[in-house]
Amino acid sequence: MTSTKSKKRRKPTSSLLSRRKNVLPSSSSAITTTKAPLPSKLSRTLIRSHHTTQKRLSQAIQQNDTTAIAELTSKLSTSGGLEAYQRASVSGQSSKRGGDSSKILVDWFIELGIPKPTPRSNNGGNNSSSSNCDLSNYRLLEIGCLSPTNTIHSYFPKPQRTLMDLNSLHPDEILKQDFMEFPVPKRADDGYDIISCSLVLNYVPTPSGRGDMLKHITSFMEQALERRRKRLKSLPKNNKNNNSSTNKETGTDWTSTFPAVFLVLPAPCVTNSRYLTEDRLQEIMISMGYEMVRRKLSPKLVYYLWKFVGGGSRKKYKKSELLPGGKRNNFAIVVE
Ligand SMILES: C[S@@+](CC[C@H](N)C(=O)[O-])C[C@H]1O[C@@H](n2cnc3c(N)ncnc32)[C@H](O)[C@@H]1O
Repeated sequence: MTSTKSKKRRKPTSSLLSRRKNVLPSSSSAITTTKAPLPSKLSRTLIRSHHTTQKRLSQAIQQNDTTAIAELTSKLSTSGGLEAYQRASVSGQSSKRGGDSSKILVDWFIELGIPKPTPRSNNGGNNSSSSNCDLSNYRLLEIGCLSPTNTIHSYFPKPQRTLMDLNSLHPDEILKQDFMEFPVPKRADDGYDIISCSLVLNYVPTPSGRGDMLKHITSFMEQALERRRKRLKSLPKNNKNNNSSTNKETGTDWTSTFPAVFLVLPAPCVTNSRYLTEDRLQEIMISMGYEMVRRKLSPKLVYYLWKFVGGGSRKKYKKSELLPGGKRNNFAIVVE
C-alpha cells in the first residue's frame, strides 16, 4: 500500500529527470514553472551543475575568453539559469526536508533567551528605549533570500527586515538586489543588527569575491555597533541597573549577542577543503572583529552565529594549502 502511494507521488516530477541518473534535463523551463518540490537528487544535481558553470564562467570572464563566455552563458540559460537553481534550493528547504536553515538560528535565539516581539511591542521601527525588552526595534538583513516566510522572520516582523536576492522569487517582499552594490544606510537608525548569509558565500564564484562579501558585511556590522551604543545610551538610568534585557534564567544580557552574523555554508567547504578549515575561517572572522557565539555541524551544512565586537587585526589571507590530499575540494576565501 505504502509503496504504491509513494510511486504515485513521484510521478508528476519524474518527467524532469532524464533516463540516466543525475543528468539534467536539456531544458529546465519545467523546473522554473513547477511549484512542486523537485526530487532531492535532481535538486542536488542542478545546484552542483549551476555552481560549476558559474565558477567556470567567472574564470572565463577573468581570462576574457569570449568563446567560453558565450558557451557557458548559453549553458546557464538553457538549464534554467538562476531561477532554476533557486527553485532547486527552495525544494531543498521544504518542511519534509528539514525546513529552511534559519530554524537553527531560531533554536539559538531561544537558547540565548532572545524574546520574540509581540504585536503590541512592535513599534514599527521607532528606535525608542521603551522597547529594549525585546527585538521590536532590531533589524534583520537577509542576503540571498528565497522565501518571505523563513522561520526567523517571525522575530523580525515587517518593517524590521530587508530581504534581498539577485533574483527575487517574491518581488513584493524580496528586493531584487546585489548585496555587493547595496550601500550601508546613511543613518544608523536605518541600519541592521543582524545579517543572515545562508548558503550565499559559497555561491560567490571567486575566493577574493567571498572575502569582499565578508568585508562588506562587516561594514554593516560597524554601523550596527553604533546602533547598539546608541540604544544603550538611550536607556533610562534605572533600566541600566535593573536591565529588562537580562535573561532571568541565565542571568545574561541577551542584547549583547548583537550585532551578529548568521553564516551557513555547505559542510565540505570547511571540513574537506584544501584551502579552508574551520580554524582558518575562525581566524579570518576574528581578524575582522567577530567572536563565535554558536556553531553547529550537520552532515551537510555548517551553521555559525558570529557576534561582531569590532577591533580586529584586519589581516590579509591568501589562498594557501592547509590540507593536502587528492580527494579534497578547492573552496577558499581570500581576504585582500
Ligand atoms: C543556495 S541559495 C540560498 C538561499 C537561502 N538563503 C538558503 O539558505 O537556502 C543562494 C542565493 O543567494 C543569492 N545570492 C548570491 N549572491 C548574492 C548577492 N551578491 N546578493 C544577493 N543575493 C545573492 C542567489 O541569487 C541565490 O538565490
